[in-house]
Amino acid sequence: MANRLKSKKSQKPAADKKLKPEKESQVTVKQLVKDERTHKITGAVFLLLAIFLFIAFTSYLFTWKEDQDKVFHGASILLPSSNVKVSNLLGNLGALVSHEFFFKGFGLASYFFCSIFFIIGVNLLFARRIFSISRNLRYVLAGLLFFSVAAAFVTHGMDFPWGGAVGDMISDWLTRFLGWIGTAALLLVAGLAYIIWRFNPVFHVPSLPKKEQAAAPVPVPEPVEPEKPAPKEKGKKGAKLFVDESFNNGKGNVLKEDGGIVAIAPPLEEEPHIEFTVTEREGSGEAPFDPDPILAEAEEEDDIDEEPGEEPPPPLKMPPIPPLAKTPGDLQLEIKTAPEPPAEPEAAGEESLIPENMPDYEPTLDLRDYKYPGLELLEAHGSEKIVQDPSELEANKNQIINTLKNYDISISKISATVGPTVTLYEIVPAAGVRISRIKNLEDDIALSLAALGIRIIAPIPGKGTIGIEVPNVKKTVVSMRTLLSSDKFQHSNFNLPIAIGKKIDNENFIVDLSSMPHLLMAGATGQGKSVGLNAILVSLLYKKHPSQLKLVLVDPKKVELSIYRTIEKHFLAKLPGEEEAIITDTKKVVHTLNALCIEMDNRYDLLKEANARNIKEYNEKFIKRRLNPQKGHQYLPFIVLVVDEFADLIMTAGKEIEMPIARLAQLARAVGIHLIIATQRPSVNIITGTIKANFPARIGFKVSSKIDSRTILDAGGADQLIGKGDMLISYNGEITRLQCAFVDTPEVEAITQFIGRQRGYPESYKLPEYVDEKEMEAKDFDLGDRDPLFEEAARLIVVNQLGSTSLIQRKMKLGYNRAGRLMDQLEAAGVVGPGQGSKPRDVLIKTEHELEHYLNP
Ligand SMILES: Nc1ncnc2c1ncn2[C@@H]1O[C@H](COP(=O)(O)OP(=O)(O)OP(=O)(O)O)[C@@H](O)[C@H]1O
Repeated sequence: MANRLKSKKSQKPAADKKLKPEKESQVTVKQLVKDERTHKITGAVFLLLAIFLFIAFTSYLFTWKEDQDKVFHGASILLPSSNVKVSNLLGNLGALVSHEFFFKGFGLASYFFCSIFFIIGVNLLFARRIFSISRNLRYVLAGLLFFSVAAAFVTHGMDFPWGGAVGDMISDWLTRFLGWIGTAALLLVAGLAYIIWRFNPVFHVPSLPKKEQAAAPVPVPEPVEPEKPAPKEKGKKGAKLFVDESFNNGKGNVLKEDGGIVAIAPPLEEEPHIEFTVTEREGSGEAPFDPDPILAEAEEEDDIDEEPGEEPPPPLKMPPIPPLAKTPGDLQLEIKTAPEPPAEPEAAGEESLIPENMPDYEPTLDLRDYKYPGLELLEAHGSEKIVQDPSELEANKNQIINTLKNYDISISKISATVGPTVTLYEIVPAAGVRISRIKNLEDDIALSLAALGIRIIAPIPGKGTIGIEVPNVKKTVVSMRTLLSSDKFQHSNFNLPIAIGKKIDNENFIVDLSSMPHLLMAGATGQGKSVGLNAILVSLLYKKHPSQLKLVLVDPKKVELSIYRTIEKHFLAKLPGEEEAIITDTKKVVHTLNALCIEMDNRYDLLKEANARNIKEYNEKFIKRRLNPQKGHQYLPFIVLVVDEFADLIMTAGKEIEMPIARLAQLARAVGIHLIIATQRPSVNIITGTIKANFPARIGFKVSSKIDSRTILDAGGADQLIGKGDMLISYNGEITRLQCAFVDTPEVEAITQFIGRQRGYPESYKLPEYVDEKEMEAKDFDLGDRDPLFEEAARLIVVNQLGSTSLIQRKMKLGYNRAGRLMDQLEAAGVVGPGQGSKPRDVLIKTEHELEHYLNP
């Protein structure tokens, strides 16, 4: 990938790694110095040196007396000809070196040399700045000086060289200069200062009894300079401060008692701190070793300190100071690993998918033997494990840093989250870099990164960081099986749970369609729209009983949804008298949409009568048997309308389609009718303002232009996707990138056949009849011609003894006009009395027997 090829600098370590033995002879000294292996060997030597000194020094503590006169011979005792024998555990060399360090140098403080060699050794060996060399070097130098002088002063006149020659010399001079007392006082203060500087201990002011404390006014603390050993004076001044324990590195902010934060200036000689989260990576995930920053670190501005046992420095509340020079190797990449996908439940989960038993009326008893499809019908498409390629991550990181550097944008932190299809690199720009600038440079940066599918999110909402999404070379298929077996789906109590896909952090994206409440999907052909639709439908089929859900499927292309024909008697709804359950003809689509509008109106009437605000409340009342089925009440299943190619419909029928869709989208939510509309062509004349306004949840698969992306999502980005189910979903005002779950056609077929083989309803769910007014007028309806449903309507009215048009409408699933005409005919035939305004008409025939006699004299 272009990313990998460009970064010259970043390639060096990798190139070094691959150095072949036969080419080693041509290696220059410079290359050798930079070679990672050279550094590791040097590191090992330093570690050995530290251990050698430690043993020699410790042995010297016990053997110095015996060895002293022998080591006075100097280096000659090291010669092979020398037959001097010393007692030091590390022989003549150990004795001589210890003597030089202790006697001629710094006495006991010489142990500091062990620590500095150890630190350098560890850093070089592990190719990481585990300890800060610059900081430790300063502690060691100051410590050498102080401890040798203090030791010499305290042990004045003793034989053992506690302070060494250096300590003795300075101590003597100080005593002459300040006298005994002066020197003692100076050393005491210096010792205290050293401890504060090194460890910044917390000084607790003895706390007052609680009541007094509450009553005491909170004095305003003054800024504290930790370099000057201030905490004591601070205490004296009575400024009651507590230092947050976690801010113990001498650079932390000081919290006021009331919780306010006082920013303190960093110590003068301390370098400014840049916040890094250095995360240990496993195995080959290690960043290529760039030795320069480690060796040259003493001169560098930033500081990484990960001493074991020492708390890592917490993020400063002060803005970080931008680094002087940032090379890609400087920044550690924090890889946020996604949680492992949960284990699949052992059984295929038929039981677990069955919703809880409902009391009283049980809608599922209609088809009591119905079995939910099991997970074994779904395939696991490859391994679900997200593949992290460390070299790819490193190359992309370097490319991003270098590209941004070209635009003078420096970074203080970079982390990576590896998702199924893309990796999100999250960047914290250095202080002073305005995010708007990066936003303006978005196109240029994307161009420089030159990888297909790059999307820049500046800033990531609610985070203040910048996101750069880069496609993975190796993508992971998210199988439907994983999503449906997840706890979140299995135990969801959503009305209409739909498992759409996985987010970048590997989290399953499972939402409730009923809360969306409708969904608009767009994407160029072949980008995963049909797979997306199938994923949604399959989710619903796995969680819903045929009595709870009905699907109205509109498929002008005639092929995509035909697979669902087999579940007609279970889940599909259609117009009365219609042959095909999957609607393909535009004229019939118009009828169906209008029939759905009538169904919606009828349902609203029912809700009104039942005093329920929505379908949930209504169904609850029905289940509790508080609504009388004799009065037309019934358990209302959710209805989901799926339109596969919306553009085709709008092109042929325009407003005739748009109007009922808009009406349903506006009003149908409360009565449990939800719409999913998909289109290949997301242009403004297809997805009009009216449609858009009523579809807050939208999905964009890859589209061909930024304009299309704006039309569907009100934002760019869908044009930069990589296809194959890579998508953006705008939901709850947020745009999220997802990898759509993959469910293949044979899987869907297996599911529909599994359902289709079971006992279903005698016929598919009947939508109300819609009669086109214009068609009716053309027919010139003759009142004398009785409606074919006349007898049925008469029986209904007589049985219920209720002369109500809406009863005919609901029970017989008829539109208002036809029901009205039937009522007129019943009146003319003397079955019911004249209309009485809003009250039901009187029923003039009192028994069924009487009616039979009347109808068949
Ligand atoms: N979520 C996914 N994961 C992996 N591959 C996918 C995914 N979605 C789609 N694909 C791949 O892309 C191909 C095309 O997908 P799909 O048929 O859904 O496209 P489409 O947008 O519906 O096209 P059209 O509009 O022409 O029907 C699939 O056959 C499959 O190989």
